[in-house]
Amino acid sequence: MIYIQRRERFSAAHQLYNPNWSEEQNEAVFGKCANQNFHGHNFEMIVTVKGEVNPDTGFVMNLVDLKNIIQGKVTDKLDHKNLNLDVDFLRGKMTSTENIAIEAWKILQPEIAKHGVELHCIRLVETENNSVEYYGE
Ligand SMILES: Nc1nc2c(c(=O)[nH]1)N=C([C@H](O)[C@H](O)COP(=O)(O)OP(=O)(O)OP(=O)(O)O)CN2
Repeated sequence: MIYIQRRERFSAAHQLYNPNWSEEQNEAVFGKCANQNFHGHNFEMIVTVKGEVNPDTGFVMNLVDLKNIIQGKVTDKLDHKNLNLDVDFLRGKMTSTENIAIEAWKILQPEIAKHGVELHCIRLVETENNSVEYYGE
């Protein structure tokens, strides 16, 4: 078993705000991230796929195919978007780094499986200091 990775980048705006809470509670929990006029991040999404090396190609999976899947199914839909307003697969969800990674997994896992390999991890970096890793459970 060997692991391969593809990094994609996207820039997006969002707001962390729970409409079921008071202004005070939102401010207490989310602080500046609750700003009603949104704020932005330059995200990095690192997708790790695992499998065996195909002796004919030397590849687990062609990284160009992986790039096209991630861009076409996920990051093109996030780049230069407002995550709270513009993205169908985030509608009604808190746009935390965790939830973005989980929703990306739901989309990417079946697409990657079509190539006879397995999605292992989605790492989503929101800031230099804040990131999440999701392994599908
Ligand atoms: N569990 C989570 N916590 C937080 C998330 C998140 O997605 N999941 N997101 C945020 C903010 O959107 C954002 O990350 C701002 O956080 P902040 O700590 O201010 O980010 P920086 O790394 O830029 O700040 P430093 O002071 O340099 O660490 C908050 N929490």
